[in-house]
Amino acid sequence: MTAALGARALGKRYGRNWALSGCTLDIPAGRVAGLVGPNGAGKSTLLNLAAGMLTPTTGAVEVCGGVPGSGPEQLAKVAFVAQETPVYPGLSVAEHLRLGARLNPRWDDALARARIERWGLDPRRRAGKLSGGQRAQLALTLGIAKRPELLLLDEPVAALDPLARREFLASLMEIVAEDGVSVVLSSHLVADLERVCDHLVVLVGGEVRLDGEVDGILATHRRLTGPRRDVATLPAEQHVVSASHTDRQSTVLVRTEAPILDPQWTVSELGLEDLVLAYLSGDAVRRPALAVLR
Ligand SMILES: Nc1ncnc2c1ncn2[C@@H]1O[C@H](COP(=O)(O)OP(=O)(O)OP(=O)(O)O)[C@@H](O)[C@H]1O
Repeated sequence: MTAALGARALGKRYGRNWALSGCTLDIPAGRVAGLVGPNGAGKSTLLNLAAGMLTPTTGAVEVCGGVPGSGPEQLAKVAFVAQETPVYPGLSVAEHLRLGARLNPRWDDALARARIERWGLDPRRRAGKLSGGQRAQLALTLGIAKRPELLLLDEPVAALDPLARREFLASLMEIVAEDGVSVVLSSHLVADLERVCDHLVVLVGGEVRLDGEVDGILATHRRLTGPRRDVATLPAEQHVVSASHTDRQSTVLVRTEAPILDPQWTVSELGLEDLVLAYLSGDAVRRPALAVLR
């Protein structure tokens, strides 16, 4: 099956700084993929490359089997809602929908109207007079009503209040279930991602630290607690993600396919949030031996 988003040794440099480097990943079609990473990790850069808004410095990126933004057919397949949720300030909400209908061959007007109504957006109101959250709702509506194969959302819920956030994520899930659309969304809110994503990509310092199905990620990570120990003595198949020590005790987060048989360890499962935080911590960043999970 064609990947919804695939990258091979993808890199983007601004001046001397690499915003993204050596990025190789595969997000299969039909998934809701979460893109997570600290500020400046390269999430927006990756999404802009996937949307065809930026061109790679090195490597290649592919979306829905084609080069991003490479022609009208390709453009119709992908919707991108950028982080600042750009809209036309001088146009009303209704005019945005009319523009959407004119520019997009698969435009779903009924869906667009239903969402505007559900969110209580006045069709006559100019977009420039909307609040930040309302503007995000309008931009998200335009993206969804385009009926794309792939929906790229850069921090879509950041400006929404908790109720609107929950409602938006629920409606996104409905659309995914009905339509089979692939979604890649970035967020700092791992709890939200945990609720909706079945695939996760962790970016740190412009590099992919983790790329895989959420179930597989959860199944292969364990927290080990036991008497203080040098992590260099752990078996080779236990990849250390992070470790912390007190005088007498060590807590180590490992990724491993194999069962953990050492009786000195108390082994526990961990939730996605703890796992992601361990990857984001400086400790994980400093470990060059850490292989990307695929
Ligand atoms: N137009 C630009 N010119 C120069 N540097 C840039 C530009 N855009 C991004 N960068 C740099 O590239 C790196 C990655 O930025 P990017 O916006 O992709 O990160 P991000 O993960 O989306 O961050 P955030 O969570 O803060 O939105 C950062 O170091 C940023 O300063």
